[in-house]
Amino acid sequence: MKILSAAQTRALDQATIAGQSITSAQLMERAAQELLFWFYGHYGHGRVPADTLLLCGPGNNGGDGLALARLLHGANYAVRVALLPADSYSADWWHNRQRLPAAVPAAEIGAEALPAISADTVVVDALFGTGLSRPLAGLAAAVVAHLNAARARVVAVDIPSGLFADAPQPAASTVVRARHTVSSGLPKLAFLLPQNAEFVGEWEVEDIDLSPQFIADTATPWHYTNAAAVAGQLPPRPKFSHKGTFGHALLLAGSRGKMGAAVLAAGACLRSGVGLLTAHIPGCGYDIFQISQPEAMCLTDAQADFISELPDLSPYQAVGIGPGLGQDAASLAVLRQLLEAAAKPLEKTGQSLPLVIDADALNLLGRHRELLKLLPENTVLTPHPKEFERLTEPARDDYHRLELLRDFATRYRCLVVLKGAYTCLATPSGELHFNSTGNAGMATGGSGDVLTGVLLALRSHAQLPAFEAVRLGVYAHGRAGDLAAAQTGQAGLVAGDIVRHIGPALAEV
Ligand SMILES: NC(=O)C1=CN([C@@H]2O[C@H](COP(=O)(O)OP(=O)(O)OC[C@H]3O[C@@H](n4cnc5c(N)ncnc54)[C@H](OP(=O)(O)O)[C@@H]3O)[C@@H](O)[C@H]2O)[C@@H](O)CC1
Ligand SMILES: Nc1ncnc2c1ncn2[C@@H]1O[C@H](COP(=O)(O)OP(=O)(O)O)[C@@H](O)[C@H]1O
Ligand SMILES: [K+]
Repeated sequence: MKILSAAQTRALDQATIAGQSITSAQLMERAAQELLFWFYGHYGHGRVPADTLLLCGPGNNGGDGLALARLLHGANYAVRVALLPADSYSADWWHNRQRLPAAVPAAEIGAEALPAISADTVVVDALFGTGLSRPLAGLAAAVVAHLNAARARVVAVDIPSGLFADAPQPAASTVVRARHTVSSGLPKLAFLLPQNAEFVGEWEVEDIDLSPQFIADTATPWHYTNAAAVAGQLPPRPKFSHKGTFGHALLLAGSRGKMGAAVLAAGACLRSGVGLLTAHIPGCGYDIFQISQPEAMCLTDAQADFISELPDLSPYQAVGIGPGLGQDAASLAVLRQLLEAAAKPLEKTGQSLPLVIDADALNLLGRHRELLKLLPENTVLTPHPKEFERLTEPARDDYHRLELLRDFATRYRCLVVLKGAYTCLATPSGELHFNSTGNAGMATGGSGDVLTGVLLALRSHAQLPAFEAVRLGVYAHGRAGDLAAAQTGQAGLVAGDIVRHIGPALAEV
């Protein structure tokens, strides 16, 4: 699914109106209908809130609010409307103002006449949407501050008022803190950034049948990976396939005290359809590894506590390095040798050996940035924000971090998986794909090691192109976390639960 800018979103509305020969008021009615359905779904018939207040601004966001007020009134909700005064109002605002039944109390907001809001009021925030042109000030800022102070249940229409859809927020700007955001058409970039979580709350997108042609024709670097984006991408396992069909992966992982990382990554790799897996581990991990992962083969290093040797790479279709690796100088030398060896094109494919680089291998790269130029094309790097910072520089805010991410992926022609709640995959061509699956239960040690294993398996798969493999792996990893959390609860989830649910998650896609 594409994510469009605020300007593109307005053009999309216009294209929909022109292409479907409808009026803008009809499109607004669609949006209001979807909002009504959201209320039905959320509150159900018969248990409507005692008091619903609609705060309406002067543009089409306010028009949505006025249309929704009429529909909620028709559905027997007790509604009140508070109107933000302005010099001018949009045409569809007027249309819906005139259609508002006289029985609905509607009052103009003033500095001395702020609407009464209690913690039990359900407030629909329809002050400003994608037409926000500057930070809130004056009466608009006052009413939002009043709303936020009331700690009411706020449902934002399209986007919390005061929040820019696709650009950084000026410091100390006033923004509605919504509990829910119900958006029309496509998700907004702002919803996916950690810095906006306190404003956006739980968000969802309602389908209002916007022009698919316009969306297809509009270029954007931002994408949202939902189920449809990965459906059918895992190649089928042919009837006469054998273990050689699905690739032989090599995992370089583990050190004393961190063998669990190697075990988790190996388990995830095996559960993600790899044909064969060999792990190269330090000597101290032999018993641990062989007992916990009998399906994997195991090579032990000459060193007991960390990895100091690079095995012969000729048997393998992909290599993963990093989980639990430690940062010993000998392991750094192994990483360097691996990068040098992997750069040479493989006889079979003519391409360089696929690599997945994680955890301490990333930290080593960060400390020895001269190695970055050795990264073979389409190498997969899976940093969390701190690891990414070590590879680049501290980000000023989430937008700046996305810029750094794009620059890094294009400069080094690699696939960078910036992990988080909406893990962002950056491609060598500068696209950013935000993942839709996963939950806060996965914020637990070892979840990232599991992701490395999944990606290693999918990069070993000869029929999966690099980008598709990584996008699918990130999606399936999050989905496995969601399936696991449904059983364990988020607090009870451990990384091993994600491993156990990768099979079902991959089967779903
Ligand atoms: N197009 C369609 O058919 C559909 C659109 N839809 C809905 O429309 C919304 C977009 O509507 P919109 O473009 O009218 O902009 P909106 O967000 O209401 O604000 C613009 C008004 O606010 C004003 N203003 C801006 N910033 C301000 C500030 N800081 N402080 C004070 N004033 C400020 C601005 O004034 P100006 O910038 O010109 O001074 C203008 O008057 C979209 O989010 C969705 O909800 C859906 O119904 C689907 C169909
Ligand atoms: N709040 C969250 N929502 C969704 N996914 C999350 C959340 N927190 C963490 N994750 C996922 O869990 C994984 C954590 O990886 P990482 O930070 O490397 O952990 P570790 O180093 O302990 O293995 C990432 O894939 C990340 O996307
Ligand atoms: K709004």
